[in-house]
Amino acid sequence: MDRPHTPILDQVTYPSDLRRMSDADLAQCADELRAEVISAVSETGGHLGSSLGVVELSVAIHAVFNTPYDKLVWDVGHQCYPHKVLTGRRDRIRTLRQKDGLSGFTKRAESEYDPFGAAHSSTSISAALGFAAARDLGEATGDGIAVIGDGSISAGMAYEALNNAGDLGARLFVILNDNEMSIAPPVGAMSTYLSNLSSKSPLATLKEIADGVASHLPEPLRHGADRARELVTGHQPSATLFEHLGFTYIGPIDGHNMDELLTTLRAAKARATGPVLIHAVTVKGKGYSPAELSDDCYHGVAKFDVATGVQAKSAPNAPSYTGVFGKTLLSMAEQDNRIVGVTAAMPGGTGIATLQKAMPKRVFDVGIAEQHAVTFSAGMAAGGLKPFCAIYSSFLQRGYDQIVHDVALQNLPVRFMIDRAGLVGADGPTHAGAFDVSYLCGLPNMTVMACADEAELVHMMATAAAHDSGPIALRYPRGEGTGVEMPESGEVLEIGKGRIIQEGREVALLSFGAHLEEAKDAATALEARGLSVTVADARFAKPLDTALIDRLINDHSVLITVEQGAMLGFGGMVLHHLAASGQLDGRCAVRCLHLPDRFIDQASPADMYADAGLTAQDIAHQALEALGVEVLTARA
Ligand SMILES: Cc1ncc(C[n+]2csc(CCOP(=O)(O)OP(=O)(O)O)c2C)c(N)n1
Ligand SMILES: CC(=O)[C@@H](O)[C@H](O)COP(=O)(O)O
Ligand SMILES: [Mg+2]
Repeated sequence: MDRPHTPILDQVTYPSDLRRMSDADLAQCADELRAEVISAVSETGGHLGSSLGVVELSVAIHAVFNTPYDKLVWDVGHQCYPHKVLTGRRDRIRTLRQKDGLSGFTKRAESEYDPFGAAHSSTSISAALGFAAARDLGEATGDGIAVIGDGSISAGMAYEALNNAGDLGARLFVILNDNEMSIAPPVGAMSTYLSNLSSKSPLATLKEIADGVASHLPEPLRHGADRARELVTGHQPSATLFEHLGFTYIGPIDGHNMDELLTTLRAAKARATGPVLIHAVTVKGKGYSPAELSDDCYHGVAKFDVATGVQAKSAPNAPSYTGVFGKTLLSMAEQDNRIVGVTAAMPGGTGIATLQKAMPKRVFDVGIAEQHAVTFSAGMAAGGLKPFCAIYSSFLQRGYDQIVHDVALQNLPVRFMIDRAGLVGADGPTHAGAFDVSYLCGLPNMTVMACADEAELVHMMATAAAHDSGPIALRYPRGEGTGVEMPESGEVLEIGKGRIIQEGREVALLSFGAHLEEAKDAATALEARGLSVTVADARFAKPLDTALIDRLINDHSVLITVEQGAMLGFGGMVLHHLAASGQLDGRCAVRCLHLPDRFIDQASPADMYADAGLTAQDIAHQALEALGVEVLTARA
């Protein structure tokens, strides 16, 4: 009878505890760690599939390398839950992605074992090389180790780093975590290359062929076959792409076989004098059948029942902006064959999958390559198509120069569909769509819209489709709409024109985007104090509806603008107009409400907006303060 297992994971607080263990105990530790991650994420939700894919890797890397002196950099960092359990954060792992809890990604401020933060992909090799360069110039730091996925290594930035690392020749460890999945199934020639590389080592394949042929030949010919086999098996496999770039390539190895991992990492650590790429083949969702069997390997899950894998998802109160976008894009594409969709490895998240399923030839998934996605869209626009380039606000930051240099400067009619605009909740500051209005409004030729609800989204998509005179951007938030009545189809809006929602006299609340509901609620609170309030929806940050703004500032004592974005966005545009036209003369008190000049940690979107001072009550208080009304009485 097997002796009852003594729990191993309970003996681990930090990686130094792992380094005292036998290889067998490390393997058991990994099994227990997997169970712990499944249990924790069933309570918190999060990126389960990726984390389960690196359980053995996390144990082996921390057991072999001297972290935190050696710098372990996780690419994206969404797979870091096992790493966090092993590095002194097991007691907080069930606070993951929650207000005042652990970040869902690696974060320098959280632990010395997180030497470099992440969340946007493909940065790990650059960062790890930076640590290696610091070491080689005498800084007190050890090896740089980057763990990067097959999806993330498809991004241009990863090649920039590989190219530089191969040239520098610094001792560096890149562990390619190849689970043949991105969020969706991986795309691109690189993915195909890696699949070939990871399926079998070329030598093994060739040897099998040679053996197979020789065994069927008559004796005299078999000698010739033996000679052929010598040639074949003696044949050096062609160098991999990574070796051509100056790396020592080791692999493919089984990323779940603890012995193989430990042997390989120990040997590489002992012998490496330059950059080494270790190709580990893993399974996304490994060890949890609901994840392994699901289409997306449980990439991002809600809380779930461990026994069944069933996720706790509440019924939506209204359609999601993403869902409305996907359906509307399909219906517009059915009417206009010049409409195409472009996504950077996020067909599901952006909703472009709806068009992709119906018209696969009209959708281009370029992989994690936002820079390419933008300029590719620009080329298609120049070629006469109507590209709807759908990229989350924070990820679009990756393609900013392409927006400036390839789109705006050439005035090409690319339609930027910017989802996850504003605060997104559990993904925290790295994924906050805070800056798109600020970074787009300064660009000549650019038109910038934000929809107040899902019906407005439909109208603004129709407006974008009709806008052939230059680039146009439409931003909308993560999650559900307001439940507003939906139009049969979109009507083309007049560019640069806002709309009055309700007329008043004393206070004007001018909303840009999906904070209109909060503005309406603030108006109700102000009316309860006997004030007369105008509420307007700007619809456009560029070009501004200056006639509307001039009217609001002339007819009211207070003008409050509100937006789900950082300073120098919509409010900045309004203040610039008022200052340039000499209207900031104090007759009307102007206050622009926006996200604060700091990053806001993860929480629910409502809690994050409260932290940002953007609730309906905050808006009302700002108006009262601007009127000189004692806010304390207002709170009573
Ligand atoms: C710049 C950027 N674009 C898109 C994303 C969204 N994203 C997060 S993880 C992921 C797929 C990563 O695939 P891979 O590197 O293979 O890791 P795995 O999830 O398979 O472990 C994507 C597209 C991102 N985090 N950063
Ligand atoms: C890790 C990553 O960057 C993505 O998985 C992101 O978390 C998706 O965000 P949504 O959940 O808003 O689609
Ligand atoms: Mg992958």
